[in-house]
This record gives sequence, C-alpha cells and structure tokens, in this order.
Amino acid sequence: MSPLVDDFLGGKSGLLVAMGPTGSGKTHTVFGTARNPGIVPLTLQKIFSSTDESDTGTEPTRSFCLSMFEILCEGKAERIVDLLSDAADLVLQQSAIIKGLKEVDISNSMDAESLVSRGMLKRSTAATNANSESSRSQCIITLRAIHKNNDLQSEHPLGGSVLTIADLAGAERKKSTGNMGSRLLESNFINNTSMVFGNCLRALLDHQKNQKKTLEKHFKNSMLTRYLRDYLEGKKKMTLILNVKPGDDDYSDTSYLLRQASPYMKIRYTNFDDSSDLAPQKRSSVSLICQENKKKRKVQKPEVLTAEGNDSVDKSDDTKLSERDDFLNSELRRLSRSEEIMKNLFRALWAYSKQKLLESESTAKSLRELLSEKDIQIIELKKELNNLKSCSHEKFPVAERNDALSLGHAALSSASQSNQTHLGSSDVTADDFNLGTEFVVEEVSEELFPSYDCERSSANCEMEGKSVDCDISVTNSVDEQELNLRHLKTDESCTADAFGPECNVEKENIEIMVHVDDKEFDNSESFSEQTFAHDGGVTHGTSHLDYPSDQSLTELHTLPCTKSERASLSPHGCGKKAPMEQSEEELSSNIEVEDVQHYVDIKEVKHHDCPSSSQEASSDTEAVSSSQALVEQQGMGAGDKNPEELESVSGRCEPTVEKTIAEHDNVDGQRPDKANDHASPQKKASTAPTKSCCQAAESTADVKENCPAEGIAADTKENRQAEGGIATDDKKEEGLCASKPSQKTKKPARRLLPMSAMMLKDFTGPHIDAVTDTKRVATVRPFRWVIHSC
Ligand SMILES: Nc1ncnc2c1ncn2[C@@H]1O[C@H](COP(=O)(O)OP(=O)(O)OP(=O)(O)O)[C@@H](O)[C@H]1O
Repeated sequence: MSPLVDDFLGGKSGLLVAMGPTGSGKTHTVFGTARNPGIVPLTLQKIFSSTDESDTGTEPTRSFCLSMFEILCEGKAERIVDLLSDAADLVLQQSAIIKGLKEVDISNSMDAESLVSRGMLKRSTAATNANSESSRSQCIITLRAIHKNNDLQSEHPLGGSVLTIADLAGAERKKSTGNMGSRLLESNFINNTSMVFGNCLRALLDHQKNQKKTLEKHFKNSMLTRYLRDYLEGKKKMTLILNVKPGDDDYSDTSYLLRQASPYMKIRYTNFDDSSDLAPQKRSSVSLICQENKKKRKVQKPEVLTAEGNDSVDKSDDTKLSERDDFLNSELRRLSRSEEIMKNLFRALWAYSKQKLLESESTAKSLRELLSEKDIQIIELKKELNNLKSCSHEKFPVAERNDALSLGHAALSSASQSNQTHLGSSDVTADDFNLGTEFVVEEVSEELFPSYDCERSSANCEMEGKSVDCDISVTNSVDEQELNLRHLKTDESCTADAFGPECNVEKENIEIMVHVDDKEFDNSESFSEQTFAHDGGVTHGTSHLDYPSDQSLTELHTLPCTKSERASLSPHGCGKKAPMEQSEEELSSNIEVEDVQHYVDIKEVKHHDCPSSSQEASSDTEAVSSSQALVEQQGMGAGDKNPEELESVSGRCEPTVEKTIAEHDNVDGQRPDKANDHASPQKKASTAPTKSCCQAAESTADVKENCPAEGIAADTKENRQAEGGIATDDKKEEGLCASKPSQKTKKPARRLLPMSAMMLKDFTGPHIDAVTDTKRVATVRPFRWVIHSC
C-alpha cells in the first residue's frame, strides 16, 4: 500500500483491491479493527502524517476529501449506495464519475477513520454459513487529494489524484454458504462481479502480451468494472491483495485463486497524464500523423541546422520519425498488397459469375424454344382431335342415331323371326327381344360413349330410365347366338333383382301346396279329375288360373327358379325341374299355345312391375285356393266346367292383374285410391275381366311407350286378346279401352308362340306326366318334397 500512497501523494492515482473467497478476511484486511487497523486507517494515518510533516510551518498545499459507497444488487440490477449520506441512488456516468456522490473533506486521520467507521455501519452485510458478517456488496473508498498546484489538478476532473480502496465481496459457493432466496441472488451478483473483474484483468494481460490483440471491453459487464475502467485498462496503477483461508477445506479455493491471479503480476501500467485521450486519435489517423510528421521533419530540419546545441536532440527525433515512417510505409505496402489481392479475387469471382450467368441465359433460351415447339405440337394435336370429333359427329348424327335405334329394333325383329323359323318352338320370347335389343344398345353405347352407364342388372325393370341414355344403336347385323348369350346373362341378372319377391312367392306356394296335398289325400279322385282331365289337349280358352292345381304345381315346380327364368324358359334355367323333364316334349305338342299365352302376358306385366310380384303371387295362390275349394264343393273336374264357371274362374285373374296395375299406378305416382278400389272384394265382383285386361293392356302400352323394346312383349297380350283366347265382350272392351284406342292396334305380331310353347312345357309337363301316370299321388309327392327342401 505504501507505493500507492506515495504515488497518491505525488499526484498519481492508484487502486487497491482486496479479493478472495468469502470469509477469507478481506474486510478485516481493508478496515481492520481498533486494535489491528486495516489498510484504510493505516493509509489515512500515513497520508496525514506525511502531509503534516511536509506542511510543517507552512501553508498546506493540498487538501483531501473522502467518499465511500457500495455497489449492490437489487434483483437483477445494480445500484450504487452512498455510505456517507442518505441521498438517493447514485448514477455512474460515462467518465467514471458518480453523480451525487458525497465527498467529505478530511483534515486528519481521526476524522477520516470515524467517517469510515460510520460508513461501515451502513454497509449491507448478512450472516451466511461461511461468514457471520459476510459482505453483500462491493465497498469502495476514495481519497482525493486536491492539490493547489494547477498542473496536478488536471489529472482528475475534480482535480487532484485519487486513491481508491475496494473491498470486494468474496466469491461464494452455494454449498458452503447455504444461501437461499435473496441471499442466493446476492451470491450470483457477487460471483458475477468477481468473474468480470477477473476477465478484465486477463484481457489486459493478454493485450499487454500481444499488442495486436485488441483489448476486450469486459468492464462493460458490471458497474464496478465500469467505475474502475482506467485501472483495468492499465492506465493507472493498481494493486491486488489476495486473501485466502488457511483451512484444509479451503485448499481448492486457495489454489484456484492463486493460479488465477498469479499471472496478473505481469500486468504493467502506463501512467500517462493525458495520453489516454490522444491515443485513440493517433490510432485512427495513422496516415495523417505520418504526413504531419513528414511536414514537421521538413520544417524542423532547417531549425536543427540553424540551432546550435540541439543537433543531437533533432537527430534522435529524426530517427524516431524515420523509424515510424518506415513502419507506416511497410503497413501501407501491406495494405496495398492486400487490397490488390482482394481486387483480383473479386475480378475472378465476377468473371466466373458472369460466365455462369451467360450459360444460364443460353439454357433458358433453349428451354423457351423447346417449350414453344411443344406448344405448337399441342395446338396441332388439338386440331387433329377437333377434326376427329367433327368426323365422329358427322358419322353419327343424332337423327341417324335415332334411326339406328329403330333399325336396331328392326334388325332384332328380323333376328327374332329368324329365330322363330330356325328354332321352331325354341326359347325366344318377347323379353328376349327386349333384353337383346337393350344389350345391343348398351354395347354400342359403351363403345361409342364409354361414359354412359347402362345398368344391365335391372334391364327389364329399369328400361324406362335407360332408354334415353342408351338410345343409340347401330344397324349392324345381330348375331343370333350372341343374342341368346346375352339373353341368358340378362336372365341371370334379372333373377337377382327379382329374388326378393320370388321368395315371397315361394312361401305362398308352400302354403298352397300343403292345402292341395291335404285335398289330394282326402279327395284324390276329384283332384285328379279337375287337375289332369286334359287328355287329348286342353282346348278351353281360359287363363292359366283355370287350372288351379296346375298353377300351383307349376309354381311349385319352378319354385327355386325366378320369374325371369320362367319367362326365358331356358332348359338350364332351373336345375330343380329335372324330374319333370322326362315327358315335357310329349306334352308340349298337345297343348294349344294360346292357352298359355295369357299366363305369359300376365307374367310379363308382373315382370315389368317387379314390386308387385309378391302380391301377384299371393293373388294367384288365393285364386288357386278358391278355385280348389270351388272344385271340391262342386265335385267337378276341369273338363266339366261350363262357360260361366270358366268365366268365374277366369275372373280370379282380375285381382292379380288389377293389383298389378294398381301397383304400377302407385309406382308412377298416380291415384292410389284407384288401386285400392281395384283391390277391394266388392269391386272384384263387379269388375269385368275385359276391363282388367284392358287396363293391363294400358299398363303394357305405357311400358311400351317408355321402353320400345318392351312394346314387343306388350303386343303379345293384344295379339292374344285379338285371337279370342279369352271370351270377352268386344263392345264392352271398346268402351272401357276407348281412352287408348291407338294402343290396341299396334304390332300384329305373333312372335312369342315358341316361347309360349316352352313355357307350356315348363308348367304343364308335370301334370301331363301325372295324367299319364297311373300312380298320380306318387307323382305329386315329389313336388311336395321339392317344396319342403326349398
Ligand atoms: N487476520 C485475521 N485476524 C483475525 N481475524 C480475522 C483475520 N482475517 C479474518 N478474520 C476474521 O474472520 C472473519 C471473516 O473475515 P472477513 O469478514 O473479513 O472476511 P471477508 O473475506 O470479508 O468475507 P466476505 O467476503 O464474506 O465479506 C471475521 O470475523 C474476521 O474478524
């Protein structure tokens, strides 16, 4: 401390810092006790003792003032507290001057010591596990000497030299101190300040070791180092006191501190009075200084030559100036070389980037050309596509397509006629024409217009909705075999659609069969007579309901089959009629086709009205039951029926047809009450069979309108009526059907005779077989087994 005091008294500023871990005696070293005074009391005593000695008998040439403050943490911030006054927080200015800090003039050591003691009472301390009176702040005491000599006052803005003594808070370990909460924050602040202080010293040492390495400004990181900036930059003298603890447990801390601080002994300070302000200007304007020095040299040289006795001084100055000029010139050459290298580098980069840019432009140009070529190709392709579209429209205009449809129907008609002639009583029916025509249309539509969706599965039932979309046909020749194949496929698909109603029919038929069986076992003679008394051909002109037993047996025989299968009469359509096929061919030739035609027509009507199939079957079975009961009561065979009975029996078909028509009307959204009227028993009794048949014809005509192909099937009913298969009143029929006069005169074709024959084989074969068999009951029982197995 003595060198610092001497410099201080000589007008130079100095700093003393006590540093070390907590509880190592820093405060004790700095302030001491009454018995063992510390550095501060001793310094004060030395200062005033020396002053007294120098000023003995004379007027004092200098005065001293003392200030004391602490830097502590408040949260994450730092603040300065004046320990000698109760003033508000102090502000640290840029020039390391604390604004508002109270300085107390001291004239002797006693007053100064008492003042320091008073300030120590105000310093913030706290008890930790490491120290009962641990310092929680950085305490700084400044002694400023105000010299009455003006030259010395220029060192400090306030005038005079400054001696600074700092008692730093010792670095703390959380484990040793056990600090929590605010104490822990204080520990962080203390440790951070100690770290920054050490970093500043290390940076200063590194800078002094290597002048080219810039001095890092770590002092900005804490208020203490900002205040002590000049000392930490080596501008003023600084002395460190390292306090360590002698305990064995403190060996690591002591070792660490000594290894850390020992290099600081190499720090040298340069005590320039006013050089600190000029140095940055010199560094920033080296070239200007060089030029100025050259000018000075030129100016000074004549003076040196003229001035005697100063030659040696001028020569030494010239040597220094020449050395500096050489240094500056070398620096300039180095800079110019670096500049030239950078210029060449940028030129090379520019040339390379320019070349790449040109290459990219050429590539883009080629790509644009390629794109334009592709565009031209696309335009040409579009033109070709338009030409193709126009050609296709010219080939298949709308009118021609409509004509093609009619021609397709004509072709189908011719094909059907050829089928008739070729196959004789083969399996070509009205439905076959419908389905065949439709599939031709569908196929052509799919070929020409793939987007059209013609559903095949519901070909017959949904013909109305598809006729418009599929109204495109071609007049290509229709292959008969292809027609048959398509016909089979269509039958299968339609079977799937009619599966639900058919199941209901099966149930009804099962009940009927039980009834018939019972009657059979009870009255086998009457049953056989009424059912199978048609030897030599059935000639009566009633509908199939004239043969209630036949009807039931036929239904039973075709029980597993679907309606479409029965309509198509395909020999492979129903695998369960194998037991009946033995005598089919023998019987088919003995039965007139017209008797079966009515049944076919009714089935066709049902076929068009799929939802009514179950009710139709129900009506049929009811008719069968009633017919059976009537036969039993009268004990008459079918062959003995008179025309009235036949008419009454044939009238049982009315509910079937009427219900079908009513349901058809319901489906079309027409008067439901009308359908109910038709279904009521009173209406049944009063309604003539011709009326119902006429209504059925209307329904078929409606179907024919919507579905031209089905019109062929509808025509078969009209043909049948025209041929007199049913005893009808022509006048009454004309009156009832007056609303539809045009529909009665359509299509005088008889194309369905072969199909009728096949149907006849289907549902009359077993009966004939039963007739020819002497054991009729035994023949009937297999049907019963078939029913129960189903
Ligand atoms: N040389 C010494 N002689 C006698 N007692 C000492 C000496 N050094 C330290 N002490 C005692 O040790 C205790 C801690 O000392 P001190 O408070 O000075 O440590 P510190 O380094 O300042 O701690 P902190 O950094 O926590 O303030 C004090 O009670 C002090 O009286």
